Amino acid sequence: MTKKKLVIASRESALAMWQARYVQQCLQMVYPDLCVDIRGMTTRGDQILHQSLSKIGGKGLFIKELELALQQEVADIAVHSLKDVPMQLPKGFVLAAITKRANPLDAFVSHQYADLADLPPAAIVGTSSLRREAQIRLHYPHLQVKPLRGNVQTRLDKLDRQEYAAIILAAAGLERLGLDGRIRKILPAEVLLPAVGQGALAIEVAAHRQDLLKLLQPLHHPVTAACVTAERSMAKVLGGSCQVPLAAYCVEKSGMLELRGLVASADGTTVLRASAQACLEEAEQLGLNVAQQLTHQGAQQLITAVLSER
Ligand SMILES: NCc1[nH]cc(CCC(=O)O)c1CC(=O)O
Repeated sequence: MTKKKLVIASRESALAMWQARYVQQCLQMVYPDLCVDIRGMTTRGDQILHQSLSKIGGKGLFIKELELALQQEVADIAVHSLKDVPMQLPKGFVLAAITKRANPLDAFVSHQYADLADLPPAAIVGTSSLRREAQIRLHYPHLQVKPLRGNVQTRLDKLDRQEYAAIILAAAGLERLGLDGRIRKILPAEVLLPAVGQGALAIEVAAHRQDLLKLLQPLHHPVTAACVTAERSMAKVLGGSCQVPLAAYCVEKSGMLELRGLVASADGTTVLRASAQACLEEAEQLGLNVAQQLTHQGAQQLITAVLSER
């Protein structure tokens, strides 16, 4: 009898490959007889590095090629950073499993300085995320924010070439790549509310592959799934994408979910915040609730204004 085989589609960046290997190892732990291969592929998002992501069309760019591989059955599953997965998946695809969340927070990385608060006036902070930019400008209006794109190592190289006094990266990405030694400070959610889904991995399959849902079940982490469901349902209502400064962070505490949401203007002068609690079973509703509060504060107008400026 031939061994059963499963193919993982992954982007080729070091972080994506680490994540694919992580899922490969988890699967092999649960199914020692399963043969799991990784198929690396380049996406349009990886190729276009000179323009800001929010201008070239956002998140979908990083996952389209992988979805094509699933559709053509060149691969069985695709592993993504959940943060890079659009709120609305294209028809015919589902997220079959969400893995246990790693560090969801952002990290401050700098040679000279230990914290955002230590940066002198006009110091240059690198990030291309509107969410990070707006919150930095809110708390530290004396700093300059300059675009910074590329994979994690490229961004660190640019910091090392002294193009920036500091940069902000997701803690999870640095930790996965063994680069946590570069973290000077984990930025608390009060200063920098993280991105929807940050720190969690999503395993995507073609919707007709029902067989895979059961296979992937052991990798699914229900508490993480409830948290990110709340975050994603909030973002979906608000039309969230990386084109608008939007943040959402949900934690579970003694069986209850607590969701905090934020929508801002790019310059950080207007920041709307809302929060609510619900039980795990009502994650979706919790997201709607927080989205509704933000809408009442004028989130839609803010988002429309941000989008029309671009
Ligand atoms: N935008 C790219 C991206 N997508 C996921 C991560 C980090 C890992 C994660 O959030 O799970 C990163 C790098 C970063 O933002 O620093």
